[in-house]
Amino acid sequence: MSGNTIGKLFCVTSFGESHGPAIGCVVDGCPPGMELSAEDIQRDLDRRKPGTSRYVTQRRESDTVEILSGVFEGKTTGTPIALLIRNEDQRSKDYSKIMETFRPGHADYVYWQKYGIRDYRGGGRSSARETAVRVAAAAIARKWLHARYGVVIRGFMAQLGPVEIPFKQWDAVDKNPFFAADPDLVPTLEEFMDKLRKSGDSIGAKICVVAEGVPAGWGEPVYDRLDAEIAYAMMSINAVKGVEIGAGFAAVVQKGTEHSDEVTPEGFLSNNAGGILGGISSGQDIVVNIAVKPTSSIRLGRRSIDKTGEPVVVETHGRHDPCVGIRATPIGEAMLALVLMDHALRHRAQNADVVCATPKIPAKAGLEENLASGVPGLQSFAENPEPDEA
Ligand SMILES: C=C(O[C@@H]1CC(C(=O)O)=C[C@@H](OP(=O)(O)O)[C@H]1O)C(=O)O
Repeated sequence: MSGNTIGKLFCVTSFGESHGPAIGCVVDGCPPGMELSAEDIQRDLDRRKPGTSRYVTQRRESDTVEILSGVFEGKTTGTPIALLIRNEDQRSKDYSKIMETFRPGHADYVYWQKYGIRDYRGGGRSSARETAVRVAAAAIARKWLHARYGVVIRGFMAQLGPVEIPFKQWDAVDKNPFFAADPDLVPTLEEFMDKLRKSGDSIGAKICVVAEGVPAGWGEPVYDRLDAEIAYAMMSINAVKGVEIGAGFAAVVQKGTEHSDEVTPEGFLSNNAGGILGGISSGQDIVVNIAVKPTSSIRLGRRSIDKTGEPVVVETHGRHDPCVGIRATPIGEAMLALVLMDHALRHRAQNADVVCATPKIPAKAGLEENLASGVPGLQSFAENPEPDEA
């Protein structure tokens, strides 16, 4: 395997380059019989696609998905589902200047060292454009997880550069280009981004992704722990430099009496664990934060070298996101969905017959209050929607 496939039972293999004819993926292992249409997938793709506000890349891609296989008479057949998204707005001449040089902070240099050949147009395979196919594949996972278990996966931008964006309400998230959960902060974010764009620089961001309704028991005990695989999946997103589960690095200064989540018959009293204990889901919300680095393609001159090793100053012109984090919320949600889907199937395969006499600890209400008050321990905030089937 050469790093283009994720998952053991729900496997996604992605292909394509930013300026090639198309990008796509093959999703293998989806259970048969689930209704699936292109619209189910398009909804999620539309949340990630470029060109939707002045704060993101101006490349115009409709990101229209075509389902090429694995669906018959509107239902999944259990055979591989091939998804295709044609590239429509490549402007490769923007990249002629970096053909012979390496953008500082970009994958240009390491691709060249590793492969000895590089599709420099739009970053080729290293382009964040590839994340569209993850979102497409994950739309299938999200639909199945919701129908079968009532799992809901949502995310929001928790910080844009120095501006912290405390959680206020889910309703706000899809009503602004930042995926901010506090509508009152949107003007501040707009002002920050307008200034940044004028300066020609870029900025990082923090994204929080939450899965509600995950039953206790998904995950594995050692290397394939659920949190390990979530971290692996999140780190595979272009530009992600850090992952925290639950309290994350805040655990460093906590005492055991603060960190360990006490349990009552009514539910957990906090969620510092981020919904995962010993690598296995506890039934609480799974809470993941990711740090997204600032875009490396900026128009301000930066020192680098050319292919001969001579010093150069690289300026990157063209269409770039001044903050890749702005479009990262649907991508983080997608990666969480892919991991959960894989573990749901793996759990079924080994443990479907397990009967445990101890009642499941309920996931208590309180996510919104906990997020709003900045407490890292989060509880389920909404009643899980009724699953379609038991
Ligand atoms: C096209 C997308 O993002 C692209 C990601 C990207 C990069 O280097 O990662 C560079 C830009 O590509 P181009 O120069 O061809 O416009 C972005 O627009 C997308 O997300 O769909």
